[in-house]
Amino acid sequence: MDPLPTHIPNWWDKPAPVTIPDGYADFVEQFRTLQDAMTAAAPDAEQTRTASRLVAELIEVLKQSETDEWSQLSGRLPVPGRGQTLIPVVHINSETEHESRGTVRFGRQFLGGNGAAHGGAIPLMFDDAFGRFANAHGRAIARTANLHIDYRSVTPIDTDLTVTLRFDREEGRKRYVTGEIRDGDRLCVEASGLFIVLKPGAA
Ligand SMILES: CCCCCCCCCCCC(=O)SCCNC(=O)CCNC(=O)[C@H](O)C(C)(C)COP(=O)(O)OP(=O)(O)OC[C@H]1O[C@@H](n2cnc3c(N)ncnc32)[C@H](O)[C@@H]1OP(=O)(O)O
Repeated sequence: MDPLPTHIPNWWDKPAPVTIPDGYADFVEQFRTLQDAMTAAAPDAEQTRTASRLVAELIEVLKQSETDEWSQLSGRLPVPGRGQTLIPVVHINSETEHESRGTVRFGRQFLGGNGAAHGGAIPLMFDDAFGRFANAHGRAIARTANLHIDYRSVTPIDTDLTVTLRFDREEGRKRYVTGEIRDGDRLCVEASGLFIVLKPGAA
C-alpha cells in the first residue's frame, strides 16, 4: 500500500479567491435554462436570426472578461453545480463523510431520446458528484481513475430523481465510491468509481 502524501501541491491550490458579483448565480441558472430552451425549440427563420444575434451579443459581453483557468468563476463557485453549465446539477440535501444524499433533474438539454436522459450525461454527473464527494471532508485531492455505470432502467428527463453517493472504503491512495439514481423507488442507475490521491508534485 502506498503511503499517503503529506502535501499535495497541485492545480487545486492555484486559484486565487474570487469575488462573485451580484446576480452571477442567477445568470448561471439562466444559462442552463437557455440550453434547455435551445434543445426544446423549433425556431422559424426569423426567430433563428433573432436568437443568433442575441447569442452573438452575449458572447461579446462574456469575452470582455475572458481570463485564465485560475481566475474564471465557473467550476469553483459556492453555487449549485459550481457554475458548470455543462454538468447536471446535484442538489445535496444531507451529507456525512460516508454518505451524500440529494436530487438531480436532467433538463431537456440532456435528452437522449424518447424522454430518456442521454447515457453520456449520467457518467458526467457521477464523475463530478463522486469527484466532489471523494475530495470533501478534509480528504487529500484525488482524481478519477475509473468510473463504472450500470443503466438499470430508463432515467427520465424533467423529473426530480434521488441521488445517493457512498464513500465505501479507502486503501492507501485508492478511494472507492458507489452511487445510485432512483426515480421514486425504481432503480435507474448504479455507479462506482475509483479515485486515486495524487502523488506529491503531480499536476
Ligand atoms: C475540494 C475540491 C472540490 C472539487 C470538486 C471537483 C469535482 C470534479 C471532479 C472531476 C474529477 C475528474 O474528472 S478528474 C479527470 C479525469 N481523470 C483523469 O484525468 C486522471 C488521469 N489519470 C491519472 O492522472 C493517473 O492515472 C492517476 C492519478 C489516476 C493515477 O496515477 P498514479 O498516481 O501514477 O497512480 P499509480 O501509481 O499508477 O497507481 C496507484 C494504484 O492505483 C491503481 N490504479 C491506477 N489506475 C487505475 C485504474 N484506472 N483502475 C484500477 N486501478 C488503478 C494502480 O494499480 C495502483 O494500485 P496498487 O499497486 O497501489 O494496488
